[in-house]
Amino acid sequence: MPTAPGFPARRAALKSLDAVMRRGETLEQAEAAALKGVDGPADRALARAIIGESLRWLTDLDLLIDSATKKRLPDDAKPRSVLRLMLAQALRLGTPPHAVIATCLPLLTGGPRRLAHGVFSTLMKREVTLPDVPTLSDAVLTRWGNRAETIAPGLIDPPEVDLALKNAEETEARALEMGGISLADGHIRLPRGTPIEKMPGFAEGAWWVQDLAAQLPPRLLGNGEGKRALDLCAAPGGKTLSLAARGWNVTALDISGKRLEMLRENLKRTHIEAEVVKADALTYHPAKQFDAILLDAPCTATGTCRRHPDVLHRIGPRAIGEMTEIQQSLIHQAVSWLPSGATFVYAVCSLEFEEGEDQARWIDETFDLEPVPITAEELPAGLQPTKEGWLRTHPGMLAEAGGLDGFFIGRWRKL
Ligand SMILES: C[S@@+](CC[C@H](N)C(=O)[O-])C[C@H]1O[C@@H](n2cnc3c(N)ncnc32)[C@H](O)[C@@H]1O
Repeated sequence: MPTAPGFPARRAALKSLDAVMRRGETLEQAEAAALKGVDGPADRALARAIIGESLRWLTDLDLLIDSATKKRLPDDAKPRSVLRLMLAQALRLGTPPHAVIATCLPLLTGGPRRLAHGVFSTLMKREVTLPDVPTLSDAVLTRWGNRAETIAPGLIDPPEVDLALKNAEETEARALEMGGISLADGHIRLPRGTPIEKMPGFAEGAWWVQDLAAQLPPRLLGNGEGKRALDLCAAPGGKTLSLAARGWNVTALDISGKRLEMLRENLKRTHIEAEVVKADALTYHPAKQFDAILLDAPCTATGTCRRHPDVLHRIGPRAIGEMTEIQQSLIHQAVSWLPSGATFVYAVCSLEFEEGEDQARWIDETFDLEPVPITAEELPAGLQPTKEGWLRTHPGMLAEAGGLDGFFIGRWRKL
């Protein structure tokens, strides 16, 4: 077994890429398993960077590989996977070609090793480069339509780090203290790679990490003033924290014990209180009535493609179809629990029309709910609601400030 420094990081990157591309695992699951054999934070960060860049630029890396092979390598061929990792390092991470060869070719043996060596050397001699913006796969281009062209530049690099403040009045002072920028009250953006746990306010629980887009659904319920909100599908709890910090008396419900553990830890660190319920929303019967229900529904999460570029390759019509069915069952439940006059917010971190706009139209047609249009005044500067009064965000928006995740949000009131 090769022991060259840096080899374990490459082996872990290959394992992760395989788990995502061949077994359809999420990047999170794949990395958790693959990184077990990698010691030290620097090597783990390197493995993550290699896999992230490979997935973000996969279509372009494959085009380069295909331009240098006589017979097209099958999508799941090991030499293709290794070449993707090699090119991502040389063309995105600035790793010198000799270091790439020394650490990656040992991932292969025999003929495949010679083949990968030949293809990589040919491409390096040609001094190939990547385009300015990652090319999206045909499947994604078809699904995202007109949006794709503006989303793609948002995928060039991983995103910066967004914080949500417990006390919005501290925004200016904390942004100054941490050297960040603020795009909304209670929001701070820090450069990528900031050592979060060392930032002032972390230990005392003055803020939590949450993308700007994910901060918006709870904001659209306004201030709670002690009223009751059900955060349906709540874990790991970013929106529970936001709601409670805005004065809502929150019940946070989720089916996943493991994710609820994270929610409990988040409540503890931030000294925020909420009732925590572990239950399947599809069979749950609430014992009390709520003034508002926020359904941050399970979804394909394609809106998080900057952080989780695996979704660009893993998600297809089947996953989207399965999710839309689950979302409709959850919406049915949530709406059945709403008393007259209560507010309902439906949110998904998905860029798919089926999980967002189409679901909102279905809600309009199916339930005794009146739309409560989202207004520009409620949103961070630079964001606009759609003509229907929904909010659609994607990574190409607020581009000069570093973009934001893709979310769809709609709001209604029970008649
Ligand atoms: C998009 S995530 C929620 C993120 C969370 N709102 C936050 O801001 O941190 C969707 C959640 O739905 C939960 N979930 C999926 N099916 C569920 C069900 N039938 N009942 C309750 N929770 C469910 C998952 O465990 C997952 O935590």
